[in-house]
Amino acid sequence: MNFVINGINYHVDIRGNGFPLILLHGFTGSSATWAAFENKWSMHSQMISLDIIGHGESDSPEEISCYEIEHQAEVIYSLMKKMNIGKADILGYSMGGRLAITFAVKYPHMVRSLILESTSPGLKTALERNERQARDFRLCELISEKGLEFFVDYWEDIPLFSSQKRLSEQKWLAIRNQRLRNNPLGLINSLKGMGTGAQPSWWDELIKIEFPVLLITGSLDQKFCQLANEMESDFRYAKWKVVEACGHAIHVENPEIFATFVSDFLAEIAFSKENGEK
Ligand SMILES: C=C(O[C@H]1C=C[C@H](C(=O)CCC(=O)O)[C@@H](C(=O)O)[C@@H]1O)C(=O)O
Repeated sequence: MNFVINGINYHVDIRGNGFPLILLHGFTGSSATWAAFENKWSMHSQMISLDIIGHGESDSPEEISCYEIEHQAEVIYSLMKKMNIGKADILGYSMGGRLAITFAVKYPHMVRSLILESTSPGLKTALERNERQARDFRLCELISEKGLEFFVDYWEDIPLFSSQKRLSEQKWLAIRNQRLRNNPLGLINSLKGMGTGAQPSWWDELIKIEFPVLLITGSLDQKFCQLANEMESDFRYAKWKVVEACGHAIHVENPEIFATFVSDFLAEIAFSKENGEK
């Protein structure tokens, strides 16, 4: 299904019945990330998987401001309004997790729960943000000068994804081919507009979140385990789950455990809502 919001076309994959679950993929990903979970989640959730701007079948506009993370949170707001959805569970992986946190901070009344896989609320200081933007700008130059295939070769080889080298060739190729289906301009503008250094820090906003949060990281992903540990202390109602022997993309490396953690968390939320708990 396609939605036009502010003149930009967004592709949205919608499967299943039940309470709305908005699914937000990572950088170089797409809504296809979540298809594998249809059997597990579509019984209890209406899975609404967005191709985030510059990714998948959504547009890759030239204007960088379209990609700003607060603007993209507003897009999710508009999408929910167009679908007559008042409140949803929001699940985000990595870049999608940063967008999920942004949406939760801007539109808390529209969130029932938040599920965050390997992500962060941004960088705390302007110095960190500037340094990260410079790093991400060099990635943009790599994409524009060397092309998408060269960039994907580089990207899949960064230390953060080293544990993915253990994946079956079929799984590894599926991720690679899905990265290669993206638009180079979309990835460049995504880094410039909504990269980790481009967004505001939401660290001081986490304490204001009043709905349940599930944090999921892989034990091999030390950086994002540290971030999850800190976020667990800052959120009022957060649970942190660590999946052993997994890296950054738990949904790829151990989809069974990931799917079960999400389903169990959502079942708990639904039960507590049905029994009138806040
Ligand atoms: C390399 C770092 O940050 C990048 C890594 C993960 C994020 C992501 O969405 C990757 C998804 C994937 O390729 O599976 C990405 C983001 O949040 O935009 C970060 O740029 C790092 O060390 O922080």
